[in-house]
Amino acid sequence: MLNITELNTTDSDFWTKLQDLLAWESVSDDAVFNTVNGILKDVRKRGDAAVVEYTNRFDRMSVGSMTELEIPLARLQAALENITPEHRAALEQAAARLKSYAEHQLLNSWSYTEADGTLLGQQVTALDRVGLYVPGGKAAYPSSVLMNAVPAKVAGVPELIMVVPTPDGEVNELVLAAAAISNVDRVFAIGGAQAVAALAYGTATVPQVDKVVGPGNIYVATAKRMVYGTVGIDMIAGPSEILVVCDGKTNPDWIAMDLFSQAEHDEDAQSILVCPDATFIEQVKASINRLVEEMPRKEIISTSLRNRGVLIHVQTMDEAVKVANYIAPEHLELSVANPREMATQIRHAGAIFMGRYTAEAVGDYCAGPNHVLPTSRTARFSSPLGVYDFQKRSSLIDCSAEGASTLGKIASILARGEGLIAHARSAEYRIKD
Ligand SMILES: NC(=O)c1ccc[n+]([C@@H]2O[C@H](COP(=O)([O-])OP(=O)(O)OC[C@H]3O[C@@H](n4cnc5c(N)ncnc54)[C@H](O)[C@@H]3O)[C@@H](O)[C@H]2O)c1
Ligand SMILES: N[C@H](CO)Cc1c[nH]c[nH+]1
Ligand SMILES: [Zn+2]
Repeated sequence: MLNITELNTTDSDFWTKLQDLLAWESVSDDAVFNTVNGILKDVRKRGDAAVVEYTNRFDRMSVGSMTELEIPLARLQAALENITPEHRAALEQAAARLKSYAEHQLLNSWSYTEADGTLLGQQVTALDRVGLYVPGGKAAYPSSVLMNAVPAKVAGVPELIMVVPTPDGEVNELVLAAAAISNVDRVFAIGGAQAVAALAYGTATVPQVDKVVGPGNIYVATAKRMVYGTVGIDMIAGPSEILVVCDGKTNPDWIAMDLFSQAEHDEDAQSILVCPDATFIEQVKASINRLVEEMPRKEIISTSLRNRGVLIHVQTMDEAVKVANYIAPEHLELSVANPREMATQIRHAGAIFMGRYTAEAVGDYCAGPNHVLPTSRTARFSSPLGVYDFQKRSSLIDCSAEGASTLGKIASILARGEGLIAHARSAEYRIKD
């Protein structure tokens, strides 16, 4: 019998208990921080040698040099040619759907001209070189190759450097085939904090990138957090999460399996059910206990549900919405009669899956939206990985002589108000007599 935390919004300490279960600190502690900090510093100092050592240690490999960890493009192409036609078709279909969706996100440059001839606008450009983190510790993620690379390509990033751990030296053929389909430029069989560090700081072999994107476990998420500023990052896309809001009228087996679908990623993953019907919560518990026995990843699912899972009894559906908005989950399933109406009340979620027929799992692979999503309540201020993450904006200002004179007068007054006389005089030179 799995012991999953149960909370009721009528409990006097409900919000405190919920906060504790959601906290970043519940999956990360000083030990993780110190380990990652040490790895980042060491890779920065010793480059390839440190990356090789950490890879041998954490991924149980025995390579002698970094060059052994680069996977040649010909090897990716060979994988694409050797996988089954079903696998190839599924990867290509998923890639095509992601591309169609991503094309809607493309930002374009814009400008307008004022009456005196002054032009103002915004010029959008793609990043030069991006690092794609593809997880690979406890499962292989060909889908994450596509999710990272497709929007980058749509944005027009010229150079994509992919990293993926290959524990025990086992390379996943679908991951390589997905990399071939996505036209990534270089692939290194490295993972964890050492891979993030190699991308962020560059080594003799791994080129330094401008931004590191992609999901990963707590070590990867912590490393991305810490290299931010040296490079850009997309978001904190850490251990997976699902929150299911159910009105009690969906098949409880479906809900149990939806909760498992994220719990099976990682012991640190988090699955939450929010429901106003106490009897239904009991039915889902029964389904969980029966179905978990059939799961190949039973141990990971059980640990995740036991340590981080929560079954929340709310009093009303309005309260369910309030709880969901507070949690700001990576994935929110609205398994209710009126999902589209309820979705209008959702303000914080990485992705919203509407209706009893929309399993979160289709979003993980092929619906079209990206599966790289903010976790640990960061959906309050972060968005799904998208084309916009691979683009940046420069402001454009082109003053006409008349515009320079008009704006120069305003700037002069404000600059003198700030006591910045060079600013004032620079603007004043352009004021017409
Ligand atoms: N939020 C998202 O968008 C999203 C999408 C897909 C997957 N995920 C998550 O990505 C994660 C994938 O995790 P994973 O472990 O399978 O692969 P991973 O590639 O993220 O992590 C594996 C690496 O972690 C490092 N590591 C493991 N134990 C360590 C230790 N004790 N000390 C130092 N480093 C250590 C190793 O370097 C190893 O190569 C899961 O948590 C999954 O839920 C999130
Ligand atoms: N659920 C993950 C995002 O949290 C994505 C994924 C990939 N493969 C299966 N699932
Ligand atoms: Zn998943």
